[in-house]
Amino acid sequence: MTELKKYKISVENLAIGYKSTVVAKQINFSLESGELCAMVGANGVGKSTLLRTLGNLQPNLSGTMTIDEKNLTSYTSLELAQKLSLVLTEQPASKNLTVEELIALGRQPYTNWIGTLTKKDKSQIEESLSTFLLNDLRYRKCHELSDGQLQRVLIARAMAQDTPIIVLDEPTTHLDLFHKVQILKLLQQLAHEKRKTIVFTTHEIDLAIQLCDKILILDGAENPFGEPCQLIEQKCFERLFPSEMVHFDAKTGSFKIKK
Ligand SMILES: Nc1ncnc2c1ncn2[C@@H]1O[C@H](COP(=O)(O)OP(=O)(O)OP(=O)(O)O)[C@@H](O)[C@H]1O
Repeated sequence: MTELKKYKISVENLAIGYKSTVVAKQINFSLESGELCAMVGANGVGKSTLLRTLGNLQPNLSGTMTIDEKNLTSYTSLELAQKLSLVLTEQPASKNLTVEELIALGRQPYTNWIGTLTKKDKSQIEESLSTFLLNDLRYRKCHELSDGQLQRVLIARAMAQDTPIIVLDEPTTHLDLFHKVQILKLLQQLAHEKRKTIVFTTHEIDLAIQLCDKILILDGAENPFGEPCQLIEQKCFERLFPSEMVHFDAKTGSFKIKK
């Protein structure tokens, strides 16, 4: 008898958008614990809208989304905050806090109403600081950090929140190649070593192909999902951009400019 796979998060026939405007439809994917997944696609195709829908910040138009086989919309806010953490690009309100204070905020779903930190909260904060190489920056104000350092702090806060699922909107924007790779490798480590399910949007398709276990391609039509090598074999990346400008080189797993 074959055992049914237990998916951490599963999305079936999902349509997303705003009121009467459908931004994307027929979105299907399922992820297990320990998987790192990128969502890629052209500007405006609906990546951020999908992340906001998964974070329950906006309603879906149709279809189902489940976490641990329970409908995502039937979780209370507190229950969802213990299942899924969301890392969005712009979070200026918290920039006056120190690195340590901002990471401590990740413990909010577990602390009492005055926010007293227990031994477990403190050890989770310490672990997040050291995993994301932030020990030397712990007393620095967040507005004094570089983009790459701030991005590490925001992900460390999600790690402190200690949810099985972490969802991030473009965690590598504004970063140089070294820091893009550093962030993605830290996410990969978090997924593989701590068995987190991590989903992020990105325009770095070549890096995602090298580092991710799964990729969802939002192409405005079939939205293929699978392992990077399967998607390359099925020529799914070729359809992503107009072919007169760029073409996908399956040998190197990257896009080349048409001369
Ligand atoms: N609040 C909103 N109300 C109505 N339409 C919106 C709203 N926010 C975004 N949109 C539209 O939804 C579509 C998808 O936008 P979204 O930001 O999800 O795309 P994206 O794939 O993340 O793009 P990018 O790669 O440029 O970040 C766009 O056409 C956008 O104009």
